[in-house]
Amino acid sequence: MINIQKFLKSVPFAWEGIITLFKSENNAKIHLLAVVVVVISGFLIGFSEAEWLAIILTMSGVLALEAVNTAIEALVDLASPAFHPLAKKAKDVAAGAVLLFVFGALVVAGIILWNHFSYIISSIL
Ligand SMILES: Nc1ncnc2c1ncn2[C@@H]1O[C@H](COP(=O)(O)OP(=O)(O)OP(=O)(O)O)[C@@H](O)[C@H]1O
Repeated sequence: MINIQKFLKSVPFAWEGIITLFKSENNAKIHLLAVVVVVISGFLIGFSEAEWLAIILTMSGVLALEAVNTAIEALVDLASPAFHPLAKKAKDVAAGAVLLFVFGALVVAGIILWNHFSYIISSIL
């Protein structure tokens, strides 16, 4: 049986997690700034519907992975405050997951921006 009340009760906690992420994590602030810049560029350049879909999916993916990485960091710090090779592995691999997705997001944004700028340049020349 689906419990809607339980779901609705969990939403404020999830929102609290999002606020904590952007208040405490420097990388999350940088990613949020990048999202704001891309969204403003999108309105100025005039992204197509398909481009917005790709951008929204990749940007939300980066932010969501950053949130998972922050949660893993907190758990590792709780479980292993002292140095441990497995703690290092967990933190480094979680950070690597964010980096992998950021590379993908940069390629997506690069292709979209290149298409628009090459069109603008070719229409000027
Ligand atoms: N308990 C630990 N045991 C082993 N290595 C650790 C441990 N804590 C951190 N490290 C290593 O140091 C690196 C940096 O960790 P640190 O905690 O300073 O920053 P972070 O976890 O990346 O998070 P933050 O965003 O808060 O800076 C990790 O990626 C990992 O390689």
